[in-house]
Amino acid sequence: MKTFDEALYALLSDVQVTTESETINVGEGLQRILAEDIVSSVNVPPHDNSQMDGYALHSFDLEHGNLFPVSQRIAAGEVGAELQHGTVARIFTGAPIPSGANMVVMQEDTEEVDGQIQINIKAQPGANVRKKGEDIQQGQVILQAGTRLRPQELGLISSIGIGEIKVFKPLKVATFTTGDELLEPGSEPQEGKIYNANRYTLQGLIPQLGFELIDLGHVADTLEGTIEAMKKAADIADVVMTTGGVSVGEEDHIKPALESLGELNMWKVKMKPGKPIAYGKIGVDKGQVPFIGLPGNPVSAFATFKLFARPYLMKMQGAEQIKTNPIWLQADFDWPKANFRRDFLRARMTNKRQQTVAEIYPHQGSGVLMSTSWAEGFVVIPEDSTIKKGDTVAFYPFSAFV
Ligand SMILES: Nc1nc2c(c(=O)[nH]1)N[C@H]1C(S)=C(S)[C@@H](COP(=O)(O)OP(=O)(O)OC[C@H]3O[C@@H](n4cnc5c(N)ncnc54)[C@H](O)[C@@H]3O)O[C@H]1N2
Ligand code: MOO
Repeated sequence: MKTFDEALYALLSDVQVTTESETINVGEGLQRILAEDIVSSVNVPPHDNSQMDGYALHSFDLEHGNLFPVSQRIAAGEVGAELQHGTVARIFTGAPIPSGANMVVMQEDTEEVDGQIQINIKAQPGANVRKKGEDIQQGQVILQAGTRLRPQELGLISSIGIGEIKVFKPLKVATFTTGDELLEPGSEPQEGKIYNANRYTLQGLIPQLGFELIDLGHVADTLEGTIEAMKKAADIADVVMTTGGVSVGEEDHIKPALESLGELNMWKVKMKPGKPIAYGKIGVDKGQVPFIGLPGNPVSAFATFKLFARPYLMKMQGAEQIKTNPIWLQADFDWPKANFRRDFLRARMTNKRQQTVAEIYPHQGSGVLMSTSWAEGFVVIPEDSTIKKGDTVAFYPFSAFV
């Protein structure tokens, strides 16, 4: 059985990064991944401009007097004339500094005296002037291919006047759930059956990352049914993902189905929850399609998606930054029993006497979905380790996996 780190490394080493790209409007770019570097053809700001509403003047004039006539008015969007010596220009935030001026005095530091402007501060060359190119310089690479676009990047790209960008086409991820015990929500309860939760967790997880979900629903728990669904999924998608049926029972058809259509490259990881996660390839006419079999236990499916499927898919989608960093917190719990598998406990951050501590959900079973809803992230307990209250633990917020 591989350790968590070995398994993640093996999985990420096997990724074939997508090459298919498309051109879209910047406004549609949220969560998409750049397929090109973005180079600025302009300076931002394009000209020296005022940081305040006030008066533009030359510091030399202010060294020799403090009462000046107003010779012009420059609003944002306008271009002023050259400033006459011994005068000030009325200026507004964002308006270009006229040539001949080298500072701006904000209006609160001035008074009107007999139709002229009295300046109540000392000369300060450069004061309240935003310099041309201080944000971005012409020719600068502002973002590199592989960057995942957040709202601030959409603004940044727009700030250099680019309206269309080349991004990778969203991966198509086909999913189905397995298990004869499953009922669809909205139907009447039945003896011996439970409701399908994983299908709907995946309906959130996959689009949340910007991928295209092809939901094939629920598949009858037979080897033939599983093979048929797997083949269909591989024909229409870039990645196939399932939950359930990866354990050792004779009712677990995922592995034999995968082996009959392609290959099983990895199975079982020393982690809890999520041990029986499976990875392999499905062979279809167009080539080999990666397959990720998440375990059926709902917490295990959620955790293995966040910890394995997400980085795999993000890398495949062309993202350069897929690593998540922990927050180091004090444990507000004891974990007295060491486990040879790495534990991913569902945890929350709480403030106690000006210290942020990690609290864990009292019931950590792989079927206890309440733990994932209560929690804000995972606390990681390393293999063969125990934890005492007050020890430092690594906390990975769920939000870091979005
Ligand atoms: N003899 C062994 N049995 C099990 C082992 C083992 O090593 N030896 N591993 C256990 C672990 S750990 C896990 S995790 C589970 C995973 O098993 P499967 O992936 O084969 O999942 P199923 O057996 O299909 O289901 C497990 C559990 O989860 C429920 N389930 C499944 N799908 C859904 C769904 N879509 N929505 C809600 N709940 C679902 C299912 O009813 C079962 O209770 O295997 C252990 N067994
Ligand atoms: O690996 Mo399983 O997820 O412990 O129940």
